[in-house]
Amino acid sequence: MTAAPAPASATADSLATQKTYHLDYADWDPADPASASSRRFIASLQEAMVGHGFFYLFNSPLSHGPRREGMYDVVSRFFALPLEARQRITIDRSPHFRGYTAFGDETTQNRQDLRDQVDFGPHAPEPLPRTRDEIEGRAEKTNWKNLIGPNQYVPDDEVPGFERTVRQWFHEASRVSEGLTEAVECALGVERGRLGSYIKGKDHDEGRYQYARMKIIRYPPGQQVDGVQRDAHSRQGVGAHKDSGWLTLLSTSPVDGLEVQDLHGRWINVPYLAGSIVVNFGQQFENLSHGLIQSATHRVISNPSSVAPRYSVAWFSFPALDTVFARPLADDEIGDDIKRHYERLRGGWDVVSDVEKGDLFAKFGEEFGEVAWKGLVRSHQGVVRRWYPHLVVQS
Ligand SMILES: O=C(O)CCC(=O)C(=O)O
Ligand SMILES: [Fe+2]
Repeated sequence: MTAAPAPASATADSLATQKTYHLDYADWDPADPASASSRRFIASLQEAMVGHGFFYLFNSPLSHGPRREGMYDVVSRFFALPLEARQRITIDRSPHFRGYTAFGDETTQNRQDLRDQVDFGPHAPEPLPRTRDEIEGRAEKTNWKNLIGPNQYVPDDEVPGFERTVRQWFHEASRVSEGLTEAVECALGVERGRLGSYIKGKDHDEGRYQYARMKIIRYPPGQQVDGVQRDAHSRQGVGAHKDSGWLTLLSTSPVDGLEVQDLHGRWINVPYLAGSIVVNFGQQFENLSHGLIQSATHRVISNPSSVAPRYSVAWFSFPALDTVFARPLADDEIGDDIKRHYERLRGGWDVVSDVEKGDLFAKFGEEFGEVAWKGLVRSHQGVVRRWYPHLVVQS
């Protein structure tokens, strides 16, 4: 592979002005993929898949209306709570990596992220029963079973509707992710259900290992946040990364900061557009499709002198934890249509990215839970020290 050719012109530096990346979810009808509007949706999706791998989705149930307003009401009330109340649901209390991470406690590419957030997973009232060897860390290959367990919520008298709003968002987002996965199957030209089976998992009747994560996030302005001095030389809200999973559905407040790397490695803005969410492909799509589908490198710039905090709600679907990718999609499983898009846009050269290729690819033949586990262990060393001291990395 050679390097990318020089861009034809200094194109717009914002995804908002690139209409190819504006998709209308109302166009997509999984029951009638051959209709004119479904075909229009699939054609745009194909462009986004082989292009930036990042697109605006209008008219999804998360894009606008009372659900979005209710969520941002909960988000702003939660982050307005005193630190002590937020800390009552600290992620360090949860062996399942669920809960609040304070400002500056998370890292990306070994650098502090200037944000605070709450992590959630699928609702599960109880942790999974595990064997003694699993609990004591001798059964290394099943560490990922620890990812299943209860969430932590603040009570309704502190933030009215906190748990209900998060659970409803989770439910709607799962449906959108399933609908989009069906659209990706059409866009790739693979058999219906071929990719959906990965998110259902082997144990699909019970759905015990189906998996997704959600975060409510704040990027606060100011030199001091919750008594923590901000690194004056850093603007890293979250550092350059590719999401590790399947599909990310990202809702943001109107404050700027999100950026995506285009195919030539230039950073472009992804401002909030009313009535939309942003969707991007996780690394497992890139993995399965041999790089045909682009998992976009993105980051958030945090501005210390911004007048308002930036909020976002990120929902990440994953293959089920017990999913095993036997092999990448074979060339003859993939349709000609998407290959033509690929040749035209990217044929013969490598995408430029600040993230190492294959950073969090699931290994073929291994359960997906292994990768999900690795990603969380890397970001949340506080949880590892408290619950899994035998895994602490000595530096
Ligand atoms: O907050 C955002 O807008 C993006 C967050 C993000 O990319 C992530 O947490 O993976
Ligand atoms: Fe991300």
